[in-house]
Amino acid sequence: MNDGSEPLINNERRKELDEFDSTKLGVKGLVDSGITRIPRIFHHPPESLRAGSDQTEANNQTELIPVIDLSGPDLDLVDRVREASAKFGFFQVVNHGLPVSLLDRLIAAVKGFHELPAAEKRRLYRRGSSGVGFNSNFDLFWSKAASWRDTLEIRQEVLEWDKEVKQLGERLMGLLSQGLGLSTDRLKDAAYLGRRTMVGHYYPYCPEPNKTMGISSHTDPGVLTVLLQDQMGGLQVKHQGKWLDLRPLHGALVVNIGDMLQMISNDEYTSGEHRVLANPSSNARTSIAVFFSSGLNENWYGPLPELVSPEKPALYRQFKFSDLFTRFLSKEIEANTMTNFFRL
Ligand SMILES: O=C(O)CCC(=O)C(=O)O
Ligand SMILES: [Fe+2]
Repeated sequence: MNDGSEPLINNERRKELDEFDSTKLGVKGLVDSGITRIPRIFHHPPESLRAGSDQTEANNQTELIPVIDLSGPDLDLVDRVREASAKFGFFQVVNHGLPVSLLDRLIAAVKGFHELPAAEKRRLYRRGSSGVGFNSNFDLFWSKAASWRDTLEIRQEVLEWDKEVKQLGERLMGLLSQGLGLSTDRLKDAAYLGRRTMVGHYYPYCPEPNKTMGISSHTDPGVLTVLLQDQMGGLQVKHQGKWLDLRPLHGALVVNIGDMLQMISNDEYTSGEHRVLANPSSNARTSIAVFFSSGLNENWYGPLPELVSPEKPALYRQFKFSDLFTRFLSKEIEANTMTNFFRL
């Protein structure tokens, strides 16, 4: 693969993308093959790299992004959640009701999946469809006879996590709703949290971390994201032009506001811009994100009428979730794609 410094012309790039995709082993496969330089298709433009125009704040500034103890009194919580969501669009929560042991097991399960032997993983590689594990005859090696059946398996950790994270998401929406002076259920009903998508990211060691990113700067398009990260670090949040580290805190969950909630709240809440640096460590980084969004494609959404007044007119036009989703699928991941598009 080309790793010079000239930009790749389109069909060359396409060929290298196909070549990479057909290995069916992802970037982990490249690392395992012992490469010391990353293929050109992974090179990001200078301005979007860690050493780009944006300043990265020193580590002692990380405390700026609030850690909120959800066992505290609801009145305080509403204030703290509102403040963090308005200012950063990001906060961490502890004492959130999800057992820390479940979080640890989930990280281990997702990491374990990404670290399956190459041959096994290659079989599971596919785009655009879900699934955590796939096998034929779980009892193949001890049943009297094998049966004519294949099975998709979603592991225990994932199921438990999904149930608990749904409850947490609804609780947070209640607090966010109260933070806007609305009834507990108003926001949840308006945004209709009908769709949850879970992703399990794996950021292996990168031999040239200054040339690429783990995930480039973006805002999440949906309503709300709950993220579980391991202890490796690398997630950064932008605030007033500076990148702040979102320092891992064992047992905590990261919460961030998505574009859709920024629009529904008429900019009372901010969808926080964030990125993950390419991992320079020999230990891989693992994270799990659950994106909450609307499940109702044909409903109209827009700033809630209660939040619109002559002093603060609607900042966004009405949109359908299907418009937002189509746009999301057709665009490169970037910051404020939706808010800029629907802004009046
Ligand atoms: O891995 C992370 O910490 C963040 C991932 C992320 O921002 C995303 O999937 O939208
Ligand atoms: Fe994100």
